[in-house]
Amino acid sequence: MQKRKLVMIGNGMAGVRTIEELVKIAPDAFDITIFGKEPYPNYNRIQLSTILQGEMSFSDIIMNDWDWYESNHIQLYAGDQVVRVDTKEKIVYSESGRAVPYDELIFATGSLPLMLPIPGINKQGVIGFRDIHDCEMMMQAAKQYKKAAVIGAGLLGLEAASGLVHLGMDVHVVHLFGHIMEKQLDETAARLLQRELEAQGMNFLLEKETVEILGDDRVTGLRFKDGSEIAADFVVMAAGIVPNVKLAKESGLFVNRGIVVNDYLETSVPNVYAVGECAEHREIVYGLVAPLYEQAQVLAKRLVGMVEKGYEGSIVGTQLKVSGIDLFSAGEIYEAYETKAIKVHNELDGVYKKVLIRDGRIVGIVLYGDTSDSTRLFRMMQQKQDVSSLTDIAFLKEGGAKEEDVAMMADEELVCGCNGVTKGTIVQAIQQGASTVEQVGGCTNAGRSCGRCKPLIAKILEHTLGDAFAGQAQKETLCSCTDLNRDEVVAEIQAKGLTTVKEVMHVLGWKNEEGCSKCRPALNYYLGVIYPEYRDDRDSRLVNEKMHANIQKDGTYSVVPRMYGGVTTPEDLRRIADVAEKYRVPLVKLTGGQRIALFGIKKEDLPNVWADLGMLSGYAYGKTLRTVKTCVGATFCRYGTQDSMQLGIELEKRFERLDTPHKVKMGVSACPRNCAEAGVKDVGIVGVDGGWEIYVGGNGGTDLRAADLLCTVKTAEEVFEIVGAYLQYYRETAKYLERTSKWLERVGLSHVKEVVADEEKRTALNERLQRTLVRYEDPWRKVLEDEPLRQHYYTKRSIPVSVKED
Ligand SMILES: Cc1cc2nc3c(=O)[nH]c(=O)nc-3n(C[C@H](O)[C@H](O)[C@H](O)COP(=O)(O)OP(=O)(O)OC[C@H]3O[C@@H](n4cnc5c(N)ncnc54)[C@H](O)[C@@H]3O)c2cc1C
Ligand SMILES: NC(=O)c1ccc[n+]([C@@H]2O[C@H](COP(=O)([O-])OP(=O)(O)OC[C@H]3O[C@@H](n4cnc5c(N)ncnc54)[C@H](O)[C@@H]3O)[C@@H](O)[C@H]2O)c1
Ligand code: SF4
Ligand code: FES
Repeated sequence: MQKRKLVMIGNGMAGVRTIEELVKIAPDAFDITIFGKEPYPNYNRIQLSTILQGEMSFSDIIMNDWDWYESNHIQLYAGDQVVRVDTKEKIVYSESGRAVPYDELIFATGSLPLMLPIPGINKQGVIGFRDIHDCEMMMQAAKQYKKAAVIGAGLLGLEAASGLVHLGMDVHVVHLFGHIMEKQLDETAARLLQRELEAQGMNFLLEKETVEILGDDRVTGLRFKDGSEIAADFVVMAAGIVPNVKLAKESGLFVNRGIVVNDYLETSVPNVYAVGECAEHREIVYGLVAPLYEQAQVLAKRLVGMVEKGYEGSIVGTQLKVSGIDLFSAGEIYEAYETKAIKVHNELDGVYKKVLIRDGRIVGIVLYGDTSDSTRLFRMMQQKQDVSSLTDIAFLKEGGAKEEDVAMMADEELVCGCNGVTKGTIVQAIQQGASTVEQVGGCTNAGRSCGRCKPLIAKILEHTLGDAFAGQAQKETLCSCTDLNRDEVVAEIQAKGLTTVKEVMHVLGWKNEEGCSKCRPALNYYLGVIYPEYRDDRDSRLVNEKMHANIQKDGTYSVVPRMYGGVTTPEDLRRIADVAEKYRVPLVKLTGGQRIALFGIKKEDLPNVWADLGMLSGYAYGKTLRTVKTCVGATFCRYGTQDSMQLGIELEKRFERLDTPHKVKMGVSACPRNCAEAGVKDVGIVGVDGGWEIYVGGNGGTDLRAADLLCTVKTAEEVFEIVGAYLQYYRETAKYLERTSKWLERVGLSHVKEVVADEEKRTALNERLQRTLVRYEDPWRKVLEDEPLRQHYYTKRSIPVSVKED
């Protein structure tokens, strides 16, 4: 049966959660295409604050990596925004010129920061805080500028301000009202919070209305309505958000504040839905993930006709993600004539709690300094429990069922507010085999958003598993499909003689019998290291390796032919130029690894491009030896003491195509001036009088690290022997996707020195390496000789790939 075509506009948190739910309940129902304006896979926007505050890095917040899309057969066009929708012909058009037809269409376009309509708002140095790009701008600004102003003391403004303080800036938070976070806190709680944030280094300007942003091209300060001014060379606007609805309006959807939807997330146009912050449901536009995830669940069911009950709206609770701050707020904040308040205020400990009650039901909660009652009170509020008999100050005092007191928690008690997961669901997941916080998240989604519930999940694990948990907690398992770590998996493969990825997963009791995008490439790699004769499982590889080409953000590929040591010939240059012309290659670029890349090649043209080039693959996409960068050396340079080009070419020829845990880059310089930057390479060779110095563990990328001197040798033959042993030892002992820089720090330089200095070990390592190397063949020659292989991977409709990787 022909699959229906589902297109989604927006690759953010609510949209992708809808798709996650959909592929869980009906993996084969749709051909799914997602357009994302941002050039990334789906990431956890919530954690951008945590990155600014220095507690996480960008790679930590990716929720669905490129391989997730591929393994679920989802076509992602990242970095390509939809600019027009024809709802009559049912086609979406993108900025890059794509036209994709749909049967069902989801708008999941999120929100935009509210940029105040005041003079100067477009000056350089004025930004919102919504995405990775904004986050990078803040980190960059903190290196160059000193004085930051944040406009708006809501959740976002305070989290941004905390990040900027962490980055070393002087920060003024400008707020319109008399106390901060006035939507979530009453005056008493707000004052306590302000005092704590001031102690952390923030300055507050209350009751200030910004009327102008000063400066020429770049911001230099702010002017307020009362005539006062402050200096600022960087401004973050955090005065609220507006639903991103321009495209929906232009497409003829009924839009009020957001895109108006009914309880089934249906818009005014048939077969078109909206979910997330862009949607308006019963006149409410939500700005927190918990309700959006509820919407996602309903929409996924609606799309496959499984929905019984629609979405009826949510009661939301908020917390602030600033370290050292403990607050919770939900519902009404301020006393009114018909509400009764129960309050506790311990000024000594800085604890404040208030519960507002109307007609015997909780209608509002404000907790500051101690939020251990939040889950219990929030559940009572959500369930509209009758609390008349409890209207005693005692139910806010210590002695209630604390979050930490997991034994006393009822099964229906909410543990993860963002994802609506109860203690009972978590215990059930643990009883079915989940034994780490990540695995609980994998089965239930708990902990996958703001992360605040993770300590509580760990406590439930500890309580449910007892001593068994202590052992698991120390352990870094391969992925959430297994409780085994890398060493245990490798030992089991060897002990039980397991020979295929499927067999490993089956015999070792994988929780997910298909494995995932983390464990399948890792198992394929480990099997290849253990058995030199192992038959590679191409479909278990990461997508770029599977395709033998680097996929780019627009879905085309790059082609990088091998150019040993960065040395080329007029014939090769001519052939590259001819191919570039013949296939109208949009970009021909020199790479950092001294070779030439052709960008923008269509998947179906790849085999012909390689056939016309007649050159070997440069493996620019592989977890393997990428390049050996060389300087001109003694042949032409007057400082050169050694023949660096020849050594580099020979190194590249010997070790090309070798599977390694991560990419490996080398450099050879013929003197310590080091023009080939050997000091930041995985293996760097430097010519000195009478020999070569061998450096290892360098990294010029994200984890910048200077290489360490491994040893000094006299001849090129010795270089090959040491480098061979070093590479094989790295192959055999590193975790999959561990760069040499991290591996070396983990195992220790002196240990590696001892291994390669030991002649017996060195010889054995080189022998094992040779057994592997003799089996490698050129991947593109294989494709050109094997028509079924070509049909399988390189036709227009062959496996949908969408992804790019490092
Ligand atoms: C710094 C920060 C911290 C936060 N902290 C919390 C928190 O602690 N707790 C909480 O519950 N919530 C928090 N939020 C809010 C939460 O992130 C959002 O509620 C959630 O991301 C909304 O999901 P969404 O899918 O509706 O929108 P988004 O995640 O914004 O995704 C929308 C995506 O659509 C893309 N897009 C828009 N137009 C187009 C187009 N025409 N074509 C293609 N793509 C398009 C956008 O580029 C974007 O990537 C925080 C938000 C921020 C910015
Ligand atoms: N921890 C969390 O849950 C968290 C963290 C960050 C962001 N978010 C979400 O992201 C969205 C955006 O957050 P936000 O804090 O920008 O929105 P918001 O609307 O909650 O807060 C904006 C604040 O800016 C103030 N403000 C408005 N105009 C102003 C002006 N001209 N000058 C000074 N102050 C002004 C408002 O009084 C308000 O307190 C919200 O949906 C929020 O829920 C949540
Ligand atoms: S590293 Fe030394 S030998 Fe090589 S090019 Fe630079 S100066 Fe010349
Ligand atoms: S409470 Fe936010 S992830 Fe669980």
